[in-house]
Amino acid sequence: MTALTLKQISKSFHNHPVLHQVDFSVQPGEVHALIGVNGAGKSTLVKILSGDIQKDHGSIRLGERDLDIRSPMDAKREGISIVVQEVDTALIPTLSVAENVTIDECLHGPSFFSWKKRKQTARTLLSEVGIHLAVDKLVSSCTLAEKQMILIARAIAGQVKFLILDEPTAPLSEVETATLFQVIRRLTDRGVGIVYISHRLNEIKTISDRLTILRDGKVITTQNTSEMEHEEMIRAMLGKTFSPSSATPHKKLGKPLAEINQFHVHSTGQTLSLTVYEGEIVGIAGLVGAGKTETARALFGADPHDGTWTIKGTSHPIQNPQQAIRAGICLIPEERRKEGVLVDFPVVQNLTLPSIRKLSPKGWINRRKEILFAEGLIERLGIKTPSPFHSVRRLSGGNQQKVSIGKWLDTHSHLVIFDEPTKGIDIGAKEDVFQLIRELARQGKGIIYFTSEFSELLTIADRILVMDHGQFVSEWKNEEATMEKLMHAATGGYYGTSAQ
Ligand SMILES: Nc1ncnc2c1ncn2[C@@H]1O[C@H](COP(=O)(O)OP(=O)(O)OP(=O)(O)O)[C@@H](O)[C@H]1O
Repeated sequence: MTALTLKQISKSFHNHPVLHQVDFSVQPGEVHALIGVNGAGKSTLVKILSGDIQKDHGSIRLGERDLDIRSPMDAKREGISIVVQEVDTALIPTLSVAENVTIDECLHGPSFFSWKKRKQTARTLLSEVGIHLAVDKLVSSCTLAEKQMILIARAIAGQVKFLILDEPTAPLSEVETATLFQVIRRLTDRGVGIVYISHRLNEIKTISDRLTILRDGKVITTQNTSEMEHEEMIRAMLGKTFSPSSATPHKKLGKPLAEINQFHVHSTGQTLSLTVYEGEIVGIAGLVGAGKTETARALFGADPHDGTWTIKGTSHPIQNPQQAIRAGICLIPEERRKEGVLVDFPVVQNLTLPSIRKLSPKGWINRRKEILFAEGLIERLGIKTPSPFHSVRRLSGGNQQKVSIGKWLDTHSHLVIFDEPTKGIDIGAKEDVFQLIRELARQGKGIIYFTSEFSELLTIADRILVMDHGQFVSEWKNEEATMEKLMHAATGGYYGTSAQ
């Protein structure tokens, strides 16, 4: 069994260097974590390895043999598979789960294959990754977590020797993450080498044997994970010390701001009532599949529902997102790349779109004002972009996310709904997002914060509701809530029982 080694890899995009002489290697049977802040160059490095991007300089070797990887097929032939961050673009939504899982066999395998056998292969691969899905189901109707598992099942098909996982747990809950870790351990026992990218340092500590830290496209260090403490990792990633904010202190809330009463969400079949107060951050915790995204979309008028919002005492029937925005409600969606940004438009237009009326009161757009406005947001959010005119597609995943959040910050909204706002963003940016949410609350806006990252709610929310099967099953004030209580409620009591 031989190691996969990258030596002196350099890469520039449009004369903008993003990787500088990077050395990186992964041994068979090890989990090697690759960490760094948004835009550090992690995805670029692994995409070079998987043949999605061409390196400018350097070499890739398998043992003593030089590899010439010019396409994903070249990488596959060498047993290198990747599960990319952009889950949606990697799947074909109009095909079934079985077709997506076995797509490589379909495209590159024998011209005749049995449909029955293909479905069986898909079932076996899916059960290997710990998920039981109807294989005839269309991928378009799968949740983000299911799509992630489909991609992992596809990646482990065939003779995989090295598997690259680029933020695999971003759409997964704690429970699903634990299942994924079991899969990873089974693979490493078989001798598969794993390159693991994540912003969640707890995961890195749990699952990886070694880690490499990238900063501004350069390797800062490669070490055994057990020899590095969290604080040291963060310092190396950021290049400075970092002090996380403590839990939200108890604060006095304003008047009732936004209210739903007997609001029926068609997709979950549940009926909800909720009042959000001025300046309040209401956290809604739920595992993947608990109905959070479906509820968030219905509350924003994007999905069918019966019921109205009462905002500042006025009733608003909201049949579509446009009416929601007019009523002062905005949603920062979970699937940001698909729904939250216009990827082929520049950063400036993405950031100014919701504020366009404010920026063009006389009906024509003042470009100077527009750019200044965008530059202000770029600075406040620390968006890493060479210029405001750079297209969003060319930003790193985390920076795309910041654009999707940033565009709502200076709008005249009353209620801001966040669906998994910190997914895929680094620890420094997460802190920036918390500060921005607190700033919105200080301005008197109401916040609804849906997440499967329960610990975040203990830091940011004033009140925490737990959602299961689309229903609110428990509610606590921040100071009464604990991780155990939240997990117990979210798993229908399972977590507490199994933990005993
Ligand atoms: N196709 C592209 N064209 C131009 N620039 C790009 C392209 N892809 C990536 N970049 C730039 O390369 C840099 C590194 O991006 P990369 O996606 O590798 O970072 P990352 O460490 O994976 O970040 P994240 O944690 O946000 O996913 C970023 O500044 C990004 O804007």
